Amino acid sequence: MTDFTLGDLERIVAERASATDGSSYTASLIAKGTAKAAQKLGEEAVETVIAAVSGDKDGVVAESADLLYHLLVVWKISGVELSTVLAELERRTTQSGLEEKAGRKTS
Ligand SMILES: N=c1c2ncn([C@@H]3O[C@H](COP(=O)(O)OP(=O)(O)OP(=O)(O)O)[C@@H](O)[C@H]3O)c2ncn1[C@@H]1O[C@H](COP(=O)(O)O)[C@@H](O)[C@H]1O
Repeated sequence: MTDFTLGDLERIVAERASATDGSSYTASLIAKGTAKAAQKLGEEAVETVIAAVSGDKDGVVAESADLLYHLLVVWKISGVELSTVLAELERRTTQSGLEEKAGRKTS
């Protein structure tokens, strides 16, 4: 169990994005531009899929960590915040709840 959250990682990515001393992978990836960061995100997604299909549970954990990190880098480049994505997920939960109730009423 850990207290570490995606919000913590979002803050770290934001801090490291502005590093200029060459010490940050995050800063160097962002400097390469949106297409490179998005390509990395796609690669990590595929590697997660391969690990899952292979039944490699440890691989799914490792590749998922890479996937989430690269997703947060793409969000940073795109100006998207975790809170906005969570709000969209919450909206869908509420929406599906309403649709479910509407479905019950008509049946
Ligand atoms: N979670 C991660 C994380 N996951 C993966 N990676 C890096 O992602 C890179 C992926 O390696 P690859 O061989 O797939 O790709 P590559 O070396 O970029 O080669 P190319 O594909 O570009 O040719 C590795 O260098 C990993 O270190 C990460 N780098 C950073 N973080 C987090 O970001 C924080 C800040 O890191 P820095 O920006 O380096 O200070 C760290 O403390 C971590 O919390």
